[in-house]
Amino acid sequence: MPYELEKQVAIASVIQAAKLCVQIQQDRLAAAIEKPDFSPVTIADLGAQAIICQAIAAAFPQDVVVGEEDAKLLRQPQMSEQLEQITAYVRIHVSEASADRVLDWIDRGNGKVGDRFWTLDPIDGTKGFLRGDRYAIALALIENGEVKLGVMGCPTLPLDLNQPQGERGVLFVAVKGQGATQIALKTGATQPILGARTANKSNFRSTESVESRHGNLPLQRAIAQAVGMTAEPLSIDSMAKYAVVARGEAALYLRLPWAEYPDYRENIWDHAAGAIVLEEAGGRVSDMYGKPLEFATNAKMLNNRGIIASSSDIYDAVLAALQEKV
Ligand SMILES: Nc1ncnc2c1ncn2[C@@H]1O[C@H](COP(=O)(O)OS(=O)(=O)O)[C@@H](OP(=O)(O)O)[C@H]1O
Ligand SMILES: [Mg+2]
Ligand SMILES: [Mg+2]
Ligand SMILES: [Mg+2]
Repeated sequence: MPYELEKQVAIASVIQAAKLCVQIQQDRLAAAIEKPDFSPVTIADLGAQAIICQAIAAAFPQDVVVGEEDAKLLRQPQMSEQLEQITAYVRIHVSEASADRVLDWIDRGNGKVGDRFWTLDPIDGTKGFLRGDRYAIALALIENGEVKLGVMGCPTLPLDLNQPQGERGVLFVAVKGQGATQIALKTGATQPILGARTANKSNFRSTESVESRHGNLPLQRAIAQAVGMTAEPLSIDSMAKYAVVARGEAALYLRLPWAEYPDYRENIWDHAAGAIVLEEAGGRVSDMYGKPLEFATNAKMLNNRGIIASSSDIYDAVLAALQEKV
């Protein structure tokens, strides 16, 4: 099967990164370090990026990674304690880890988009991670402008949202043309997901960010209502929103920009893995104007604004409702 080795390397490294995140949270070491843009990062984001970039380098030495994080902050002398902590957690999974190697592995994520590259969000929903809520470790392979493989680890997401107290911890895997699957992190139990072809009565609701700065919630709700959704939206951090639509637990994920942030552009690593999981589960994804998402132009999706991700049958109605309001 095409992309089999890539898939195995991605799955194994995302599982290791997920374990690292869970361990750091259990050890109560998940604390926000402020980045120059004032957004938070933690030792878990950096450790997860080190593990995954190391695995890609070992299996595919020529491959480029476009990752969210870099080691600039961590290279500063006042960060030596955090660097030691990260190195110790990474060493649990990669025996040859040293402080210098960890810094270099993290900086392997400084690549540029091209004909073939990976994009990595070591923790999507860092604010969710810090709150103890949902987050995702998201890795995707992009070739010739198309997402070919997406793996998304969601350590705190229930296997079934209708059983919120049930088992948690899921991995989503999708390969172009090969479908999407959900793997239970605890047991390895695997099942195909195809829940995004048609909306139904029980999932006729939208899902949106917890952080109100990340999306124009009033406009998103107005569009959901315009297509007939009356149920309360489901607030979930991170790209797990795509997975929830893919599983058929919600029918719509809208991410619409605020007029106050006209220059905000989405990052490819915030969407690539989620988008292929949803499409392979039968759903549709585009920007708010119906344009395909451009994953290989730049790390920022310069030519796209907003996101529509939905079950296939309601996509056209959502797009039409949106064009009426914007
Ligand atoms: N202003 C603004 N507008 C839109 N998006 C933004 C904005 N600021 C941040 N981000 C990105 O949002 C990513 C988190 O995604 P979510 O909003 O789905 O999760 S959350 O509910 O905020 O936790 C988050 O990803 P991580 O940094 O990986 O957590 C950011 O890339
Ligand atoms: Mg971030
Ligand atoms: Mg993100
Ligand atoms: Mg992140």
